Amino acid sequence: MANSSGKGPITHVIFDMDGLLLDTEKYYTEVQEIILARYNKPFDWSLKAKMMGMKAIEAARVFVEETGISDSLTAEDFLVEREAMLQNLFPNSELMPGASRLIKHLHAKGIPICLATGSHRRHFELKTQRHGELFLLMHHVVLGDDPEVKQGKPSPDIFLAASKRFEGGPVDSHKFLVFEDAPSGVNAAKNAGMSVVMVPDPRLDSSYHATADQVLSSLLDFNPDDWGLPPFEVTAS
Ligand SMILES: O=P(O)(O)OC[C@H](O)CO
Ligand SMILES: [Mg+2]
Repeated sequence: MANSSGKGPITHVIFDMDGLLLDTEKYYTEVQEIILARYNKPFDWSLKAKMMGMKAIEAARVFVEETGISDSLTAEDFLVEREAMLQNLFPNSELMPGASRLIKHLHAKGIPICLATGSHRRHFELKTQRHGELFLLMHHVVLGDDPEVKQGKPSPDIFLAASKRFEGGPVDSHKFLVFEDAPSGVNAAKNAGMSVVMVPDPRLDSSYHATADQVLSSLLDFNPDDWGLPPFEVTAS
């Protein structure tokens, strides 16, 4: 049943990972600042906005081309250099505020949930190694190196692949709610015909908010009833 705001009915939920469930975007920012400093260039949020959410090689191409360093550093060499730093940082990954509460709530209420991340398998394992129990609540996980994900976000490939793998087979796109932090991810969800709640970093230019169906400062602010989803239990104070 749709709620009073006309959104929904939502029956299935897809979560992005980096920057949405896990506070990992800061690691990408940190190492990219270090690499660009060598070329006396700053890494700013206009470039960050174009890269975040993408598959690694796609983001790498944007990085070397947009910064004008592609004659000195190839996208492939950038990835090798970035990787050496990232693999030491990812095992420290922490959950974003409200992520655990929302995943546990939807799972407990029997709402089918899954993960759709541009991260490839090795990075997924490093980032989630401290959060295994929580990620096991996902019905399935679709990663950036999945054979069915031909193109990364903003292509709808990853969300369409995710929508086919629930019990009972494919589900209509309009029954999905996607949670995303990145402009490319919001566009991918809309390209898949899905509704999307955006939880952007406050440093992201607000012009990127317009495509999302709802924009929140934090997952803690999500109200399931806005989407016809089961409400959080009221806890006695
Ligand atoms: O935001 P995600 O989870 O799709 O991850 C994408 C990249 O790995 C990081 O921007
Ligand atoms: Mg993300």
